Amino acid sequence: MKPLYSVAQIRDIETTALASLPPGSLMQRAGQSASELAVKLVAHRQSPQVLVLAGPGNNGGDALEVAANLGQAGIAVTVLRLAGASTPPDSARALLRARAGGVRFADALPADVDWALVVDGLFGIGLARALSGAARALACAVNEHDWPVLALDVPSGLDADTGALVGPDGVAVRAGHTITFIGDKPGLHTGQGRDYAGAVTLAGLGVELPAQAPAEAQLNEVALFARYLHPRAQNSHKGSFGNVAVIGGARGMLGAPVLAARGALLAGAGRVFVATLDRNPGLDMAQPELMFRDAAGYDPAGSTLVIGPGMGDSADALRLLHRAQGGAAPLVLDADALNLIAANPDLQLQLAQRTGATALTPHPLEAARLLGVTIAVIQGDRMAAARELAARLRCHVVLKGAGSVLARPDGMVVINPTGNPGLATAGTGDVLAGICGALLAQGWPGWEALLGAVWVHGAAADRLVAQGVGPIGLTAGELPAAARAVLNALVLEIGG
Ligand SMILES: NC(=O)C1=CN([C@@H]2O[C@H](COP(=O)(O)OP(=O)(O)OC[C@H]3O[C@@H](n4cnc5c(N)ncnc54)[C@H](OP(=O)(O)O)[C@@H]3O)[C@@H](O)[C@H]2O)[C@@H](O)CC1
Ligand SMILES: [K+]
Repeated sequence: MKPLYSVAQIRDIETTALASLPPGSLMQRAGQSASELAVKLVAHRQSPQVLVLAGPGNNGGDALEVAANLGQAGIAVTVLRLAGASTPPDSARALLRARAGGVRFADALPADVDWALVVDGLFGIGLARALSGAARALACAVNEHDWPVLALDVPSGLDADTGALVGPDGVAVRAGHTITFIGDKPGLHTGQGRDYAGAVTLAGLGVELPAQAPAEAQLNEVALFARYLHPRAQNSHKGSFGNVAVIGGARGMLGAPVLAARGALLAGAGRVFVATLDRNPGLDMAQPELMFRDAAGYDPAGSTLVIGPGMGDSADALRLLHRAQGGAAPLVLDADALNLIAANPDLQLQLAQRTGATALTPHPLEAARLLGVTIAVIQGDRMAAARELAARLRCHVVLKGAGSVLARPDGMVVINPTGNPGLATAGTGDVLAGICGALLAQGWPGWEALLGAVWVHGAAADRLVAQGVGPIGLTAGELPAAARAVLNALVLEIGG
């Protein structure tokens, strides 16, 4: 398990640990781990010069420990310190250490130095408000250059709980690496967190994490759904892998259900139907295995349903959605289905009363409509939004976007680490809905199907980017084949 702890939880864990340790030892361990990483990050540079930004609190103390260690190692270090009204005792000790070593202190950002590394120790989990004044100016100056940045604990200015920048007009230090202490934090992995934290390294500092108390969230990983990745039995037939019916495709929107259907087919569904509201095209020449039907009068009995891609908001769409929700078949609700649900309290009530597996796959705008709030509110706390949706509608939810957030009605939250900006293009959400439908049709339980689909979908995009296909110009139509490759590789690795 890869647990993610809230700031409040980290504070509790820290308090317990500090009670049994000599003063300053956690900060020294943090400084030790961070300086080891810093040394690796500058190892390729001749005579590297390192800039250490040290804030007024204990995050600044960590930074001063790093400065002292690097100075002792013979690396040229300059410290720029933003002192506060008072300095906490551990940081005061670290300041003495840094002053005693070969570390230079500057009053302002030295001009014309090409820093091999900037260590950001302005603020960590004690950030209480938006960066302003000198801290804001420093963050902006660092972001304007392409110096490598190592953030200590959390990039300064980022909310470690939510992954949002603190303040309405927030600024944060943009790091390529973040070394985070004691436990990993959700805000480093979702929303703005992925861009600002970069690659995250966890330094546990030898602190024991609570075995019983649940973490705030966890990172998605193959282990969470590995037991459903089995090799196929020789004695199988197409009926062994279930049917998926994709319902959608109003006028001009036929591509959306076709993409979902291709996603479902290449993620292993035995048979895939596409029931369209507009003129039935009869055939997908590129994927002739798909079977087309007219949505009006189509009976999807025996199929897992994916409903919503390109479906529009007509009376027919509403009727089809009402019927789909009324059945017991596993259901993936996407796109226009979500907009219809947002506008119809009856559909919301019907959804909350369903017994079959139900997955909701909103992007932030759809989630905002469902909760009756703005996108800014959703993005301001993505975990809270996903949790609220799952609880209200009693379904499994994935709030899409950088660091997709999956939530269950019981409050469990998982953040997905796979995927990249190549997915920020039309139709990729349809493919995700199709993959999820395929896993449900193959008998995966609802929660694991959503975990698996989101992980595989992101990994498919990562695979394409590694091959030079994207992120620029990656298309949704390229994802199903990549998802197929990812799934088969996983089955070979785990289940084979
Ligand atoms: N305790 C331990 O043993 C360990 C702690 N560890 C490290 O400590 C970090 C937490 O330390 P922390 O609690 O001192 O908070 P920190 O992030 O330094 O900021 C607080 C200071 O900043 C100030 N301030 C806040 N916002 C501001 C703003 N916008 N603009 C200006 N000022 C602002 C605030 O002042 P105030 O709000 O009172 O004005 C206060 O002075 C944690 O992330 C980890 O790195 C590790 O070494 C492991 C062991
Ligand atoms: K920091």
